[in-house]
Amino acid sequence: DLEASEQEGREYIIHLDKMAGLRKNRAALAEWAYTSNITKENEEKRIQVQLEISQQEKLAWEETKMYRWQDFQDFSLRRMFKKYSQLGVAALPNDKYKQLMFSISGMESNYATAKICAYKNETKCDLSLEPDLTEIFAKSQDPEELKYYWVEWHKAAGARARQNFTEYVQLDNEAAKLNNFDDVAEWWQSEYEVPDFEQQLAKIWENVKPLYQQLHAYVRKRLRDKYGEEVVSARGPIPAHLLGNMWAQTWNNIESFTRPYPDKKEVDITQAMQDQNYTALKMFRMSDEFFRSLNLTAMPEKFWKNSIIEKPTDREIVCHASAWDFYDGEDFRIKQCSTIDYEYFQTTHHEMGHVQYFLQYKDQMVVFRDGANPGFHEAVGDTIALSVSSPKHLRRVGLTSGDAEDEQTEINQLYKMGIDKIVFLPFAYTLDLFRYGVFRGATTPDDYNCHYWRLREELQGVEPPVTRTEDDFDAAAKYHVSADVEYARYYVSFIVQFQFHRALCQIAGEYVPEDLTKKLVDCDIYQSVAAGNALSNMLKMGSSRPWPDAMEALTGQRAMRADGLLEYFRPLHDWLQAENQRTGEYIGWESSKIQYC
Ligand SMILES: C=C(C[SeH])C(=O)N1CCC[C@H]1C(=O)O
Ligand SMILES: [Zn+2]
Repeated sequence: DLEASEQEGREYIIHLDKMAGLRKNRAALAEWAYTSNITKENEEKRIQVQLEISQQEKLAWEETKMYRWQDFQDFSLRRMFKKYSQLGVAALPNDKYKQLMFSISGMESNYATAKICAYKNETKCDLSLEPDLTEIFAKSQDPEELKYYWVEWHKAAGARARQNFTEYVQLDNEAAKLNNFDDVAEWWQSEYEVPDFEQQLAKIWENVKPLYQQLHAYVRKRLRDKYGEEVVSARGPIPAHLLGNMWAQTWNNIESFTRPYPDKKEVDITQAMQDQNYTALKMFRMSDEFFRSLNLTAMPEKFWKNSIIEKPTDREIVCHASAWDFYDGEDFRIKQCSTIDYEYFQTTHHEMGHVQYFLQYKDQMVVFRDGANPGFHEAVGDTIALSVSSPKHLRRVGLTSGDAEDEQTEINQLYKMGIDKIVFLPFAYTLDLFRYGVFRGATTPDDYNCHYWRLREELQGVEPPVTRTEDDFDAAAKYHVSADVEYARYYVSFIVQFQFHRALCQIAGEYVPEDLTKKLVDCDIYQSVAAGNALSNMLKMGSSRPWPDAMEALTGQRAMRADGLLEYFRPLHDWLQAENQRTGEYIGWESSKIQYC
């Protein structure tokens, strides 16, 4: 009868979940071994382990299918069975599974090991993306030098991945169909458990676009003032290589010469960090201390022993920052190639946020040790970083001597946050709208680059520095495309982190609407145990409940909405509108004169 089979089901799933934990631990160790020492041998080992594990998962899946779990009374038990009844890429036959793993691994290792020759010095050809090209893009103000490195990187990391990517799309779509999805786009979106996910993304963009267009217009004017009309037009898209970042995804590196009130004191965190002899370890210690100040969990001993926080000199590794859960309740790691600057100070908090989430849900069933949705996992660290980057906190830790909080300083501060957070949204939106089209077959290999740049121009208002053709494949020059990492999670994160931040600031008594001494932009939840406990209550849930339940636990809202972000940036929006009116800057952009289709 149903009662007995539900009890049997419970015993079965508890055992299955334990086995799954051991499999995930083994898979993580093999992947760590490869990505922290990229060799052919470690790649073979990793793929061999992945293949063995996929076969074990297939056997377990056959057994799970035998339970009539849809009729079970217990919500959590039904939810666990539902998650285990989706096999994933392991549904592919062995030979195709291996081929898929090799095509992804080929793209990822090409990206991680790509070397570029130096500008005007073709004999020096050992420049990596991190730290070399990243530093050049942060500091150079020579359009020709930036153009050279932009083209070389997109050739080495983008064009070279085209073949592997085409194969990966084909095989990953086959796996999607074996999991009863039409394509990978539908599979990725199913992670958000709402029927209208893509419409929600579009709605949010509609709400944020006016603010973005104002910021885009203002920045284009400041860049035109600096580089001249020949380099930056008055009404066209902004050339992508002039925005301080290889992908133009955040523009924080051009703050120094574009900020609204240049005569206000320069808030150069990077310089202050270097003057104070910051080390990678100090950044991690400070981040850990912030989380502990909220009564959250300290990083365990193994974390400090096993993490890689600086680029090794004796081997090739995947430098792109990552946080790792080894699913044994005690082994958690971060791997990143830290440099001492504001950007990596932020990234450290971002990655520590992932580990804090791991720690908060480590006593959940293995199958629920995940973010409420992928965007939540990306939002934890960034939410803390919103407090850390407040003038109040930077003064507290001695990174700025800070100006009096006058209106101009506040606009400079909001501008600094805006060229990081607002400009990121159309970039993130583009990356997965592009891949949705690829997985659905609306974009074929003959159109990859044309469709990618059409979206970049339409949504982000940027253009490539030079003509592009289908010999290029610029999308893969971004880590997540070469590493098969879904990107809408960051779009969601950059929206919900402002909903989380606003809620935490109110709980901490740091933000009181209408109280000008308790503004959102000045909020720092540091040492607020009340805020920490509220955050912990949400994080502990992992993926055991649909994410609207988790969001409601912290914010009282059940939907992701742009109102948190728009409220935070309201003063900046008003200032930009007035400023663009004053200068008569054209809002928006006409079509690009660069040929890319
Ligand atoms: C830091 C990570 C690792 Se999850 C990352 O990939 N991020 C963090 C912000 C956006 C995105 C990127 O770098 O493109
Ligand atoms: Zn992340």
